[in-house]
Amino acid sequence: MPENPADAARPAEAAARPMPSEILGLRASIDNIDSALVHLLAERFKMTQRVGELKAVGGLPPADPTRDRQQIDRLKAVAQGAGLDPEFAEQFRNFIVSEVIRHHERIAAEHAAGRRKGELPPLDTYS
Ligand SMILES: C=C(O[C@@H]1C=C(C(=O)O)C=C[C@H]1O)C(=O)O
Repeated sequence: MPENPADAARPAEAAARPMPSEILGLRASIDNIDSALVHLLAERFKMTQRVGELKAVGGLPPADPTRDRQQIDRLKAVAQGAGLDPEFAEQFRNFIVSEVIRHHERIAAEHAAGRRKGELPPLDTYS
């Protein structure tokens, strides 16, 4: 079994061909963008974690359909202007938010079970 499953489908002569330097340059930028996306997502999850704690303490439900609708409408317009498929933008947003809701439900359950203190820990976005 090859280390990379994609190699299995690639003919040997294609694998031996040198990679054009432009592709290597593009891949370096793709890697930079992927790193930035991971950092941005990590910061976003820190913010949503805090919202989840505040909601649990305040007795608010994890999901907020009004906010969902506003976010989807706004992001689809942003995607349209940026040349990104708006349906993809909506699905990507939904993928992230479904994970956020899962976190919020867990935080609320822990809070209800008394496994979390009533007081909120200080927000530290750089921890
Ligand atoms: C973070 C919140 O909770 C949920 C998650 C959202 C998000 O990840 O952006 C948006 C709305 C809510 O469904 C919020 O209400 O702001």
